[in-house]
Amino acid sequence: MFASDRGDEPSSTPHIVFERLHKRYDGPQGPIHAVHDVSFAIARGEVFGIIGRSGAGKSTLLRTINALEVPDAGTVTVDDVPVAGLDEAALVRLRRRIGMIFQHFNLLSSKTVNANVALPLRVAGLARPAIDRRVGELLDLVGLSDKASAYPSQLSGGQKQRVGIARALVHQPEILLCDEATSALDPETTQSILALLRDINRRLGLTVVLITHDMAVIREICDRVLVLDQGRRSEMGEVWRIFGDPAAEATRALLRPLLHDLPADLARDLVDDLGGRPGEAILQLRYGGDSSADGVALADLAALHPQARLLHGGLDRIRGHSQGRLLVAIPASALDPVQDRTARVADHIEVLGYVVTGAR
Ligand SMILES: Nc1ncnc2c1ncn2[C@@H]1O[C@H](COP(=O)(O)OP(=O)(O)OP(=O)(O)O)[C@@H](O)[C@H]1O
Repeated sequence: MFASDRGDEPSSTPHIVFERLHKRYDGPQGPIHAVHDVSFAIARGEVFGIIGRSGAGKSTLLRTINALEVPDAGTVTVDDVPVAGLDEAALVRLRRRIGMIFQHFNLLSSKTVNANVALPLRVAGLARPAIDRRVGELLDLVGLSDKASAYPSQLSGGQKQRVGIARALVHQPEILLCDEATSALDPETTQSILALLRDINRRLGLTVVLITHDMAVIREICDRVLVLDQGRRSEMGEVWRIFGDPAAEATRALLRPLLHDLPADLARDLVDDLGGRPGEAILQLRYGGDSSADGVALADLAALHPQARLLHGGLDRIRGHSQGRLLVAIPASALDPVQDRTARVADHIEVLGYVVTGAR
């Protein structure tokens, strides 16, 4: 498979292009290469995720887009315009085209919702009626019209982030940067904020770039994802492909919570060889999303063996592709005749080991 088969080229016009980007900090123990020779492009209108372990360089990379960080080498271009070298006035114009939301919302506690959203418009010198109209539209968009006079302390986390989103959109930006925007929220509120971001992305055609530690957020909302490992580009592509078949160890480590690995009690009982005792073979069936777009036929699973038992696992559906893994037990004596039937059952099948009958 060629790298580009995994969707590492943007499918439409590039909006943001990083070329051989490098950012170094001077730490007490010497230089830290926070971003190391990273090149890629984000397409106009896509929702793009950046993931990596803590310290991998995600924030640094994200913040080069609006010049909150200045790279030491390489370039970032937005709409073919290099961000470096813009004069003060051009930088202000660029930043108005790029909204940003944060984990801790960054709202002014002494100002009402209305005033928080209005502030960037005031700074830009808009007249009062135009400000009122725009703030009204935005609070409507994020579903907070009834909270215009409330103060941040009177709002839930999800509502605060909605104010953050409204404020980020005041200048009708083309790009929205999300820095751990849902990390302080509970799962249900996270879902509602993600739905709002998706809605905004579709309705306004915004390019959304987000960094998060939460792989479920990437699975839920992103079209493509870049994996950073110690500042370097590790792998990149469409989310369903990368999540369905992670190639890099860094990606596998990040995805572990979603991977339905062997549960501890099963792992404890697993042996390499039954040594003539009766028992079961434990098969791992993996689905990468390519061949199982419509899910997994139960008849195919049953064809493995009439007594096949589904033990553990699950399938996710990402952008219309079913991917995941299932652990199945079949009588060990049936393993050989089964081998030639496995090809159509899963993209990849593996015998993890055996369990002696009565061991569990
Ligand atoms: N201003 C700074 N001065 C010195 N070192 C820095 C600075 N900012 C970041 N770093 C270092 O650069 C590396 C990348 O940091 P960055 O914040 O970009 O990573 P991250 O992937 O966003 O991490 P996290 O997920 O923990 O937020 C880290 O080793 C960090 O300690």
